[in-house]
Amino acid sequence: MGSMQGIITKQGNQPLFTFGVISDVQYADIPDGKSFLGVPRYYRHSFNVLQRAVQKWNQKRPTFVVNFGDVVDGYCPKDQSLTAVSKIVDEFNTFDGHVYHMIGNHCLYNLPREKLLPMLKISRRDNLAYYDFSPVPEYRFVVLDGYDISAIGWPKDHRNSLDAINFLNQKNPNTDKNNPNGLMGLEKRFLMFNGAVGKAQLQWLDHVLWEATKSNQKVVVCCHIPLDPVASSTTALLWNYDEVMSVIHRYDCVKACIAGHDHKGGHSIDSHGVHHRVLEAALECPPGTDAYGFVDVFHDRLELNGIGRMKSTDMEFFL
Ligand SMILES: Nc1ccn([C@@H]2O[C@H](COP(=O)(O)O)[C@@H](O)[C@H]2O)c(=O)n1
Ligand SMILES: O=P(O)(O)OC[C@H](O)CO
Repeated sequence: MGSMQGIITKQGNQPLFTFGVISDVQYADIPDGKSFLGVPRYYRHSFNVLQRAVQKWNQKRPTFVVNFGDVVDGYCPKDQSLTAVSKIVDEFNTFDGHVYHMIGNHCLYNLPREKLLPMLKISRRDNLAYYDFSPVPEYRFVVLDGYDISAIGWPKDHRNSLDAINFLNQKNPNTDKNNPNGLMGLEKRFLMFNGAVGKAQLQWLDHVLWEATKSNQKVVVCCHIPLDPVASSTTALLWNYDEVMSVIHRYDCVKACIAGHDHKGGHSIDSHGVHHRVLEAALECPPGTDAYGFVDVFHDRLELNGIGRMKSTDMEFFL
């Protein structure tokens, strides 16, 4: 009986599916360096982290992988951008399954959208980079484009670029628009390395969540830029995280929002019971260490099994 119970419990603990995660590889063929605030960055070693991640994913065979953006670093010499992005994408392609990519600021420092998106197999009209997919009927994944309204990645005369520059000029008085000096509290997010989800994307999100609710689906929202001030440094937040969250909070279907960008990582549960998990960066792994993971998906929770510097997190659903 004891062993019967054991078997029953174990079967009940089988995930519906598992997906792999990694963020901020920020590869470049340049010597180790530091962030502006002095945190070490290992630009070449991050490729080894990705290699080990793919190796483990191929052993354990998650259903798919999500890459949370910033595949190459802004310091990558620009005549090497294409080679560096190709090298990373080729490595992801050795995973024996589908890899869902999203764009980050560092990707856009290297290549314009029209070059980058086909390489990342993000194919939408007008170089837009948001999409959704449903790996099983019970779940839907939404991938947001946090650099929809952005001063990076669009041609200089593009409406979204002009709107972003105008917005930054209003919100950030510093000459270096990445400098948060003088900004107070949540205003510190108004930096050029962040961006916003535009109006059309917000309407699309609302529609996807309405459909998911109608179909009784649970939703996981993925975005390079974090959406919750408790899970993330203020300087790394999406400009209009509040607008995005108010769309998300209209419905009960979103169970977790997962992001990258704020390299130290974080976790919070917001006022509506939505989990926010910011993933630790591959770039900041000292040689020989790792940061990637496997997320087991159940009816009532997500379990992130982190490898190395990526912390494990149980995300139980409230509703
Ligand atoms: N406190 C800060 C942080 C950053 N900056 C500016 O942002 C650029 C990128 O920062 P990283 O953390 O990615 O190195 C940096 O070069 C600075 O221009 C800042 O001014 N103050
Ligand atoms: O995208 P990065 O590497 O410039 O870093 C962004 C910071 O993590 C925001 O705090």
